[in-house]
Amino acid sequence: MNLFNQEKNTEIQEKYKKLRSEIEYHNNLYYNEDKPIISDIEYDKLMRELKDFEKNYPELLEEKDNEKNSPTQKIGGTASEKFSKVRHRTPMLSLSNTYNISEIEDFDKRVKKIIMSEIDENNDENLEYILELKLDGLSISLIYENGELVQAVTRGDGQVGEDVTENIREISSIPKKLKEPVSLEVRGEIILPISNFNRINQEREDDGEDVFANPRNAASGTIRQLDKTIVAERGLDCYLYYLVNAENYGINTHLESIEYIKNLEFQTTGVFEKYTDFTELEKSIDKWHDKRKTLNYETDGLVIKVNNFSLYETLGYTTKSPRWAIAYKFPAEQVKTKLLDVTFQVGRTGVITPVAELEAVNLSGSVVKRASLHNFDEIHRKNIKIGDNVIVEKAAEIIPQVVNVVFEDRTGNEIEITEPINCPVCNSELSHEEGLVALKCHNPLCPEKVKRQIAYFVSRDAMNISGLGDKIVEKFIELEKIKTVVDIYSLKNYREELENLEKMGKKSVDNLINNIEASKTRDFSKVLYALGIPFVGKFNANLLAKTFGNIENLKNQSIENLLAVKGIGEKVAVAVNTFLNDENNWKIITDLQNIGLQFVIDETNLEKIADNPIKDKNFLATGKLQKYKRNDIKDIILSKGGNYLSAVSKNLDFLIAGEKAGSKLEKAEKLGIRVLTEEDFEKEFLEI
Ligand SMILES: NC(=O)c1ccc[n+]([C@@H]2O[C@H](COP(=O)([O-])OP(=O)(O)OC[C@H]3O[C@@H](n4cnc5c(N)ncnc54)[C@H](O)[C@@H]3O)[C@@H](O)[C@H]2O)c1
Ligand SMILES: [Zn+2]
Repeated sequence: MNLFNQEKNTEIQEKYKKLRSEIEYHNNLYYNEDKPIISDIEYDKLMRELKDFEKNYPELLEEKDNEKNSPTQKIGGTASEKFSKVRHRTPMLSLSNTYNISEIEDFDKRVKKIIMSEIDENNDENLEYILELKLDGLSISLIYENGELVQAVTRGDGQVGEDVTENIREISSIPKKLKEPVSLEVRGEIILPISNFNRINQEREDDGEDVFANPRNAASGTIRQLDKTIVAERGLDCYLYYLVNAENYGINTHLESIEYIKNLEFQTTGVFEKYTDFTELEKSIDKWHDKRKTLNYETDGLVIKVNNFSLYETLGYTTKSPRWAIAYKFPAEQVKTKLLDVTFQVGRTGVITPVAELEAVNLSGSVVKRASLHNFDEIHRKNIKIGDNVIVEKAAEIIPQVVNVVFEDRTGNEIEITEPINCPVCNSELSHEEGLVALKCHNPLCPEKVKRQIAYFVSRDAMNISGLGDKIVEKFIELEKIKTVVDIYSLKNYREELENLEKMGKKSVDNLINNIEASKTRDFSKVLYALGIPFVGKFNANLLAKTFGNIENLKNQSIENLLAVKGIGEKVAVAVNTFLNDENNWKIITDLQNIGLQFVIDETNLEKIADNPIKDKNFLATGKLQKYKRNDIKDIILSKGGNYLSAVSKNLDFLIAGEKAGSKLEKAEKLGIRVLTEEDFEKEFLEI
């Protein structure tokens, strides 16, 4: 081999390695961390490049190690250590996919060619395709024994997945017991409905937490975490589309297998269209480009499956996917437009978010003029400059994103985006909080912060003051009658100004003032939440209020003490400590205290915590409860200083068992743990 070839060889090797590690990096972010940073389309492009590479230089794949480990040969992520691992009895495969209709036609041709021997040459009537929705969630396998749900396992790497049974039980549409005592394995997709996704992201934004990139990552992140009450709270759902070894139930086609699982009351999308004519099938693909936008769940494409099981064996499998199916992925709707400017938005906690101001453009049926750029890291990573032509993408309900810059269009006149020095609203100097990437406005009187804080303060889960909309707040900030959240309690002195506001009659002014007064009786935990301490959502506010009893006590806790509270992590502990020890915040708190808001937990409640038999005991509820929702019972126990465990172990003191309690009850009995009915629990622990 001459020198030139050798050099070229190493160059190819290097390129190949680099591409592989880039894909592996994104795989980890996507599958294991549920936090992708590139779009699926960008990812699929990289994957396509790697496949081409391996096709053009097959010697790259010949090395034994490469063959096994290349991302082109592997499925999904790795099963997390957090859950017990389960080996799938039948591997959970992926699907080969394409964005290209002509490759869908190639699939049809290939199928026909392979099965030619099976069916009469001039008569492919036997060949039926089923077109169905490709749900964008995470795949799950549900195992039933004698009609009882016994195990739910994620796909993992296709061979070994994670046991997430306990979390799955919180999804109400998944039957826990079938109407017939059959044993079967059925597969489908866990999804987060779009409406819930929007609600959760709004809440996360309000709480200063990172928002989920899309419903798939939110669903996957939710199932793969340990607190199952969160699963119930977020409202995950599940649609099934595959019965494993359906032939064993005397079923001959995919469509019949769907009918069979539907009859067992499994939820399906209901979209399983049968075609013998491929042109008709393509027409339907066209139709679904738009029709999918009416669904309350994300679909990232359509799946085309051969209907007749008798052909599956002949068609066979690759290491990653069956040859009897293919996924057609919807192209994300993208357009090119110009980045006119970057403005800066001030959030409730003062965080500055750069926003792309775009030349107005039509995208997925709506006019897009702005897109979030998230933060400066993102701007630098994508190398975005003002004046650039950029590609903007919008997937279903998701907020428009700047995908990338069209570098070929650069003229050299583009302008670097620099971090602002002053707050765009109040002009005070901005700075980075220690250890955080976010740039912040620290002025407690910044009108934009105050406006957002008030919106949060009055929201339903906080002080629940209805009638105080943004318009009124803005107006009063402008009149300098509102400077901080405290001033809303003086609005009663400005009846005339209020009545003069657009659409505000005497009656609505009365209502508003009554609502404001009524908020003075809201619980300490609600007040604590309403203060808007970063990372302190409803749950943490409740926990902190119950644990520390009053605001002074909470303020005086060291970070270590806060961390000692089960459920409070580092980020929260630091935020609470910093927030309460800030002079300006503390002034607002004392003012609110003087006005009469509740900064002490209800005394009668506190006494109960001090000497009630629940305190420090470990509980768990299982089975179908009659009087309480699972979450309510958990709340009662936590509010009385007890602990709520997630599984039966010898640490458990009491298991509250409802109807049809299954394996947990068995285990508890084996371990000699006391089992209570709901009534026992009430008598022994509540009626004292
Ligand atoms: N953005 C990123 O960084 C990143 C990283 C890794 C993967 N990804 C995305 O994930 C894809 C690869 O993931 P994958 O291997 O899970 O493949 P996939 O999600 O493209 O397709 C296979 C999966 O589709 C699901 N599915 C949904 N509806 C179905 C139906 N009706 N019938 C059968 N299956 C159905 C199943 O869960 C199956 O496992 C990539 O193409 C890319 O889009 C993105
Ligand atoms: Zn400001």
